[in-house]
Amino acid sequence: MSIEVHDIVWKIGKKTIIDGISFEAPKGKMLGLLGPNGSGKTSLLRLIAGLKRPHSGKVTLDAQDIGTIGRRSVARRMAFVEQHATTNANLRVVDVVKLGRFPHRSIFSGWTPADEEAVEDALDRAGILEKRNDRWQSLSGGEKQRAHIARALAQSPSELILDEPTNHLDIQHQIGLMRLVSGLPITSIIALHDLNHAAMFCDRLIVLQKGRIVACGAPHEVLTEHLLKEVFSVEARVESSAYHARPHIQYLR
Ligand SMILES: Nc1ncnc2c1ncn2[C@@H]1O[C@H](COP(=O)(O)OP(=O)(O)OP(=O)(O)O)[C@@H](O)[C@H]1O
Repeated sequence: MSIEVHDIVWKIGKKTIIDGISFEAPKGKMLGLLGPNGSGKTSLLRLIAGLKRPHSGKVTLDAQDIGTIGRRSVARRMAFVEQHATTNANLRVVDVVKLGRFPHRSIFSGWTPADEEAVEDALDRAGILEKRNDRWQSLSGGEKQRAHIARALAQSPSELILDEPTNHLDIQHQIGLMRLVSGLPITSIIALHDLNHAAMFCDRLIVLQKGRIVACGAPHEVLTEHLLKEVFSVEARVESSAYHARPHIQYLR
């Protein structure tokens, strides 16, 4: 296992936001993190990425407490695309993506062909190659989101954490991103609101409610009509898709 979460608790003031969560992210697989607004997905991802420290419990990377690993060492292996990632400087897209190589470089090493290849490959995979020389401020919301994803890919991570990475993307790029991440040979944890996309592409799912895990397992084990009603407060019918054999949710009007 690369990422393990051991009984973590995180509070803001007296309010418990993450309430005793434990799980293992299967190595090389895509783990979907689901839950209603405010259930704690973003908070949990920030704890996993080491940007916040739990009040109790720990997050480990290959059995080492992430709190004891330096930021640069973590960044050499883990990339995090935040939900409201911002880039203020008026850089070109390619310069933003190049920032992803920073953890791999030392003050002595120049820009190498390997760095160049990683950046070009990331721009291509994220579907933003044709915008490589555009100014950051000229991009649309979805293009900025794809450029942030390119920066994360340029980091050549073995663990990729994504917080609602498809929320600004058109349907072609939503499906493209899900296909891309599920096809990468790395461990990924991805917070999503689209339950059908989660069912189609994720290997395993975790559902949060009020800071606790209320379901985890393979998509067909987790996405039941009962759970959709109890956790998401929607009436729905769940069938096995004739096209991809994963659960397909039809919401009732
Ligand atoms: N800085 C903060 N101050 C106060 N409360 C906060 C803060 N950050 C998060 N919370 C609270 O923590 C809870 C979990 O928030 P979080 O953003 O982790 O949920 P989420 O599942 O990612 O939600 P969404 O689906 O809306 O993005 C919410 O009740 C939120 O109001």
